[in-house]
Amino acid sequence: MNAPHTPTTPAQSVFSVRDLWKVFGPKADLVPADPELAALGAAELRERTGCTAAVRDVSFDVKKGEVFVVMGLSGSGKSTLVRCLTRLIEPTSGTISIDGEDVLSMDGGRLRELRRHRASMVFQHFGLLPHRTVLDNIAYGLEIQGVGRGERRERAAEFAAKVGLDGMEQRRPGQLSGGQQQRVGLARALAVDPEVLLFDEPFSALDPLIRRDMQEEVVRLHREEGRTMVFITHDLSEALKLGDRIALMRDGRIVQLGTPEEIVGAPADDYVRDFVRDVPREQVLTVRSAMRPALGDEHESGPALGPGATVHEAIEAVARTGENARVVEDGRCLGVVDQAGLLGVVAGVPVATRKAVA
Ligand SMILES: Nc1ncnc2c1ncn2[C@@H]1O[C@H](COP(=O)(O)OP(=O)(O)OP(=O)(O)O)[C@@H](O)[C@H]1O
Repeated sequence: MNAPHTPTTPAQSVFSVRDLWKVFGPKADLVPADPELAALGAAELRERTGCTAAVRDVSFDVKKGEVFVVMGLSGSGKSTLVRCLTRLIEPTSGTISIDGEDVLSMDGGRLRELRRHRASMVFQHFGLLPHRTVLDNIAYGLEIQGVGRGERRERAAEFAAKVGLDGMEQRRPGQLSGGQQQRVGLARALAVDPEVLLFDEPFSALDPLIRRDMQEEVVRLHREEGRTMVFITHDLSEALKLGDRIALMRDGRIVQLGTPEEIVGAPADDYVRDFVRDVPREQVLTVRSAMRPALGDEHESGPALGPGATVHEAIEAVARTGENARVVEDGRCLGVVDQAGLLGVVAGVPVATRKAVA
């Protein structure tokens, strides 16, 4: 998410994934181990072996407190990858750890504990129990954990309020809109207080306005609680809005892993460039990408912006005042943004080829 959150230094990993493969099909485990098979494209691999490599040699860390978005087109391997994290799907090879603990060697009990307490999943189809009230649905995860009735109702009420369901506690899911049902699913996942929330395209079935509400809800919850989240989406604008970092997947591989600004400002290849072509760059890129050193007494005048301000905000400030804007951090002027720099960002002209303005 683009909003600031409590930094964790040094960056601590919650999930750590290395060389992960998930291959579906006969003798799947032979594929990652055989360099020739591992190098085959999807169609050839299927033809030669009958296998599909849904996740191919993927490595990444999910850091404590971040929103980590897994994005890609349909079939790129997002759901398979995220399901491997808690072994809802068994990986074919590679390693996964949570807080340093090896997930692949966990026994049944430990795995249940992982899924119930440490990494809960919020599904697109939220799996609400139709005959239970909103409150009892929210309390359900706590019930499974063995939390006593009084405490779980109290906690459920607290989370119902937190996600904006006050006054609806006694309704049944059938008496709620899609967005409200999704809030129940979210409250249920939050109530068990997991270390990580895993979202599998939770909002893709919602209409656009409700979807925006729910995205804002996630941003707010993240800002307030700083909870680690892994969020699957095939929607680029959702990824850019929510992600601190985005892993962009194609054919089972991560083709780029970076902040929204890195992905939009420095696409790793033509595929990514094409993917982000229509993004309004000025709303994603920050003034750092438009900045040049201050000359003469420029550091003394003009509107001041923080280094996290977007180019869009800088355009507003420059247009309003008619002056170049200063980028200021802790009272120090880091540089200046002028009209040419701002236009250069909007037009996608690389810094090196921009002409300075006198
Ligand atoms: N159980 C399975 N058996 C065989 N192939 C599978 C299985 N599950 C997924 N696949 C294949 O693995 C690839 C990745 O699927 P996955 O569902 O992870 O993609 P996705 O990016 O989440 O797609 P979507 O956005 O459509 O949900 C696809 O080619 C899919 O057909």
